[in-house]
Amino acid sequence: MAGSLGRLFRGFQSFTSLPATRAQLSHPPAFFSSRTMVTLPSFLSSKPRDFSLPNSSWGPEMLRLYELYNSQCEVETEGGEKQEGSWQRLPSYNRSLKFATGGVYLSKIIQSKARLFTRNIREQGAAFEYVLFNNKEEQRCVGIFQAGHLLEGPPGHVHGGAIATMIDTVTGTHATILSGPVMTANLNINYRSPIPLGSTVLIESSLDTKEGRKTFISCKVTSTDSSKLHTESTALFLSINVSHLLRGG
Ligand SMILES: CCCCC/C=C\C/C=C\C/C=C\C/C=C\CCCC(=O)SCCNC(=O)CCNC(=O)[C@H](O)C(C)(C)COP(=O)(O)OP(=O)(O)OC[C@H]1O[C@@H](n2cnc3c(N)ncnc32)[C@H](O)[C@@H]1OP(=O)(O)O
Repeated sequence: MAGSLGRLFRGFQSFTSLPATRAQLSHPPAFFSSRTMVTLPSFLSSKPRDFSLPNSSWGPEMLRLYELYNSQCEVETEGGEKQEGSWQRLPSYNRSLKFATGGVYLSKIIQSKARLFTRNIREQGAAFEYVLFNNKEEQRCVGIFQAGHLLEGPPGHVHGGAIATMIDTVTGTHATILSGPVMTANLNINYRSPIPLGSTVLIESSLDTKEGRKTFISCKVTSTDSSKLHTESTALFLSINVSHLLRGG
């Protein structure tokens, strides 16, 4: 099973090198044959829902930024040909592993019910609405995040834990793209100004350095015009062998 998880991560990494047109498909390509040990994760099985596509809860600012980055995923050459742009939209599904046969760590029941933390609320717009774009060349990843009413901390503003979750999600995804399977070892956050509930913010992740198993990343959360700094963060991700997770850490 560890081998299958490793392939899953490699699949995730190779997905980011697919042409933008394919990255925008609502049915992403399957990376593995049906003979792999695990049943394919939902994002590779039939009819997965891609949670990073616009829905009716997205406000004008969320949509504007989505269009801004999405329009840079594919560019037209002077000859009228379409080619891969500088950004790639990363699809997002609500399960990382659908089911694992012979899993030694989690029971099958738990695994079959497991959902990604940020994607487990049915009501659109109620909690984490976000989409991630990756720029491979610049080693940058951007999250566009609209914070729903269930994320309240201080009155009318977003809970610090929800902000930390989004920073971990953007930087963790970025580190996975850069380094393969990783876990967050350290996350430092300075909260500079509160984020109003319902607003849309930009979460920008950039690679600081890679040293052996360590991937150091910096992250900033700002207003969408970048004029207001909400949060600053640094994170350390350690590359892991996926068997680390199967042993229970
Ligand atoms: C997830 C699995 C499966 C499938 C997924 C499928 C698809 C995925 C696709 C995309 C995923 C993308 C994004 C995911 C979205 C969100 C991300 C969420 C991420 C998380 O939410 S993840 C949960 C929270 N996370 C933990 O639950 C970690 C608990 N923890 C441990 O599991 C260990 O602690 C570990 C592995 C971190 C290290 O353990 P270890 O034994 O491998 O390494 P060791 O301790 O030997 O350290 C080696 C060197 O790192 C230095 N070092 C270690 N820790 C340090 C620290 N904190 N600060 C500074 N330096 C540190 C040492 O000082 C030494 O340095 P030196 O070598 O220089 O001496």
